[in-house]
Formats: sequence, structure tokens, C-alpha cells
Amino acid sequence: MLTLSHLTRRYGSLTAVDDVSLRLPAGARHAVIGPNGAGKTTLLNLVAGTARPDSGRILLTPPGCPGEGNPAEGSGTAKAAQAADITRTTAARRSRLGIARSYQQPSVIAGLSVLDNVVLAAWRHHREGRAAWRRPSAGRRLRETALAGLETVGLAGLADRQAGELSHGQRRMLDLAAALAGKPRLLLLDEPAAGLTDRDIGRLVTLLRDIPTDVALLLVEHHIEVVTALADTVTVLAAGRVLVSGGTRDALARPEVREIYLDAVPASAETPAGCSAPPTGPRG
Ligand SMILES: Nc1ncnc2c1ncn2[C@@H]1O[C@H](COP(=O)(O)OP(=O)(O)OP(=O)(O)O)[C@@H](O)[C@H]1O
Repeated sequence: MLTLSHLTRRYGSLTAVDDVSLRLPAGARHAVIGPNGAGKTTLLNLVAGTARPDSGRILLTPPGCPGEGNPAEGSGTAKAAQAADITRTTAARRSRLGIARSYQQPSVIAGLSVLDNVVLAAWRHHREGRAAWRRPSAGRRLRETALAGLETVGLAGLADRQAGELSHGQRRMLDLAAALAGKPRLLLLDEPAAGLTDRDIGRLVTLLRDIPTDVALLLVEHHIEVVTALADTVTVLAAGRVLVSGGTRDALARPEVREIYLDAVPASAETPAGCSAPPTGPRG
């Protein structure tokens, strides 16, 4: 569904993302990992449209297009021919095309209720949402959908509280509910486990595992146990370049990945058995 082709982004003399290519099939569970400053967030920004590449292209296949699906099902050329070039498309338009994101710091509107945060997110994304200002029935449906989203993330009981009163972990869940309210096809997650307790990380992993496979996940994460629990495939970035890309277990076992990134991670943290192991930070 998403093809990144030779993306490069420079900040002055620094090349933050350097000739990165990547293909995500619909429903992908893909993680981007790497040391601090490797270019992971910049790559997410390029996909979300909040940063523009200096060179390279971003292609998004429309939903239901025959080219969308497992790369094994068709040739890359056929897929690319059906895809829209969104390289210069604004972030707002990309969001309407189904690309949603969560940030390192959960972005909630502190002065609104928990429910209204999700209603607002849904309203921004959907035609029915915009009509809800005029049609009370549409507004009711929007609130019901938002409440269902809060139930999914375990916040329904706090729907009427001000978002500013929530803990960091609860804000993270609210941020996710808001991102999912737009019914995205691709969810970009920037360090969703950052700052969470072990218990909250376990909840987060359960929640993300339950996201339907018609939503692709592109995850940046430092907690390797979260990566192994969620991602089938992984790209390891180092100094903006792709060091390794492939199946998660194989990629994490590669000596060059261990050398630059994983030496500090105990073997127990790399098993995909959920999140019982303590959060583990790699070498930064
Ligand atoms: N807006 C910017 N202006 C200048 N330099 C930037 C900007 N954004 C990122 N950089 C630089 O680009 C490089 C990559 O940054 P980026 O945040 O993408 O790395 P990262 O892998 O996400 O790091 P971390 O794991 O610490 O979040 C870093 O050297 C960073 O300082």
C-alpha cells in the first residue's frame, strides 16, 4: 500500500534520511528501529507529510486497488503503476487519505473532555463528521463511534473528564483512540511505549495487536520487546541509511544490528512473549 522510493531529507549538512526505500503491504506490521538520531522520526514525518523529502518519492495505493496487498501477489511495477504519488501532498490531505499518526508526546487537547477529543478527531476525518454540525443524528453517531473507540482503549469510564487530568499512560491511549477515530489505513506510531509503566506497555501491546489487519502499522520504537511482540518485519536505520530490512527475528539476530544497536538488550527481552520483560533501552 505504501512505497517509499529513495527518500532523502537533509537538514543543512546533515542527512537525516539517506536514500531510504521501503514497501509496506496492506495490513503490514513494520517497525523502524535504530540508535538515537538515526532518522526514524524524520522518516515518519516524511510519510505523514509534516516534512518534505529533498529527493525520492512516496506512493500510496488506493484502497481496494488490485495492486494493494502482499508484495508476493504481484510485481512491484504493476503496484507502482496503480499508486498515487503523494510526495508533495499536504499532511492534512494525507490524513484524509487514511494516514494517521501518534506522536512521541501524546497530542491531546487538555481543555476538552476525553470524549470530545475523539469526536473532534473523527469530525476532522469524515464527511459525516463535517455534516454532524448540521445534522443532529450524524452528531449522535459520531459520539457513539467515539465512545466505542474509548471503550476499545479502556477510557470509556473517563469520557467526561477533561483530557488535561489524565495520566501520561491514559493520554497515550486517548491519542491512539483519536488516531483510530479517523479509521486510518496506515497508522504511524512514534515511540508509543515511551514513558509508560510496564503494565501500561502490556496494555498498549494488547491494544495494538487487536487492531484489525486492514490497518497497517508503521512503528518507531526503542523497546525491543514491543517491537518483537508487534512487528513481523523491521527496518534498522543507522545514520539515516537502511542497515538491514527484513523479518524481525532475522534482522535482530544480524551481527551488524547487534553491534550498533542491540548489545545492551538482554536476550530475555527479545522473546516475543508479550511484555513481561522490563522495558529495555538499546544503546543510544
Ligand atoms: N527539524 C530539524 N532540524 C534540524 N535537524 C533535525 C531536525 N529534525 C531532526 N534533525 C536531526 O536529524 C537527525 C535525525 O533525527 P530524528 O529525530 O529523525 O532521529 P531519531 O532516530 O528519531 O532519534 P530518536 O531515537 O532520538 O528520537 C538528528 O541528528 C536530528 O538532530
